[in-house]
Amino acid sequence: MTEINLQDWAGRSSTEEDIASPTSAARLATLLEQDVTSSTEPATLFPVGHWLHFAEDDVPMSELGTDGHVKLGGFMPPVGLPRRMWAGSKLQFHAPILAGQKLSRTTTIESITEKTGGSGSLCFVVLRHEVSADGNLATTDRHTIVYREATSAPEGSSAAPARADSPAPEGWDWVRSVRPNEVTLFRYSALTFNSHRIHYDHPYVTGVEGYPGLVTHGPLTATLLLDAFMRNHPEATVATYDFRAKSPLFANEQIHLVGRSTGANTHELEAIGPDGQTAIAATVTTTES
Ligand SMILES: C/C(=C\C(=O)SCCNC(=O)CCNC(=O)[C@H](O)C(C)(C)COP(=O)(O)OP(=O)(O)OC[C@H]1O[C@@H](n2cnc3c(N)ncnc32)[C@H](O)[C@@H]1OP(=O)(O)O)C(=O)O
Repeated sequence: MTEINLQDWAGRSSTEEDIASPTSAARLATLLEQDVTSSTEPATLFPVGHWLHFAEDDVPMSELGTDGHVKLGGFMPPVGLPRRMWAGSKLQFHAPILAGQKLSRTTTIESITEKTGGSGSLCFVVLRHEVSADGNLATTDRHTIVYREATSAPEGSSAAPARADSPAPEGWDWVRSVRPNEVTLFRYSALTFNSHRIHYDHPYVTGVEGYPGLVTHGPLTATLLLDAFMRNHPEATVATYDFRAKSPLFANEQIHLVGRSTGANTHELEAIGPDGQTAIAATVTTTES
């Protein structure tokens, strides 16, 4: 039998087309509870608005795996670890995307790295996405996906309620507290056509993947964090956004979104969950201060 070499998948590339959707842009604004004024100008997508496009799970049901994502072994390497998570992203915003523009995204598998972490075997797959709008490079997104080993013992009780709130942290320039619930998670899954069961299937996420509740999407938390930054810096143009997902958050948990300036155009942000634990650590750079 031929042994599979995951490195054979490195360097593979695929290009998808889409149209920047005004409906998706408006729905994200609704999800973020933004105060949107009507305008005759084409709407500018939120900086990470490309996440609402090129739906990765837009395939027939027969092509989905147990977790609801596309089965591995096609474009994505057949990593033998079943629990997928969003580990982080490094984003560069070259130009805004306007609703109605023709989008093209070229995705290249940049690296596949197996590691052992405190929680067991891990495999990190880095995807480099280059998104163009009407032929011009708009966003570069280096997205890290992590696959974790199966769990025999649940990481928390399936009956566990949301973890207790923590007081708002001190020492930051601004704090915005949010509490995504099942409806928020459903809306984000629908908006992105992400069919990963960990975000909506309670028996699956607790019984199979061993988490104590529905997992809040990493990109949703990262979007809420960037939105909180932009509310506090309405004059700023975001040039880069790097974040690492350090620990999971679950539906109904309070999240403190915080930020502080670390230089003229650099800012440190965090999404802090119960017990004061950092769920996402991020850096934003801007072209205006
Ligand atoms: C959408 C969507 C899915 C989701 O949204 S899932 C929800 C969002 N994601 C998360 O909640 C992930 C939160 N992170 C974790 O749970 C842990 O960080 C993780 C990934 C399980 C790793 O924890 P470990 O304790 O096992 O790992 P260590 O801290 O011991 O680190 C071991 C090595 O791995 C490197 N590493 C750890 N985390 C990351 C990361 N986020 N990004 C990149 N690299 C990471 C760490 O640096 C260590 O490397 P060394 O070279 O130093 O050994 C959807 O599926 O679509």
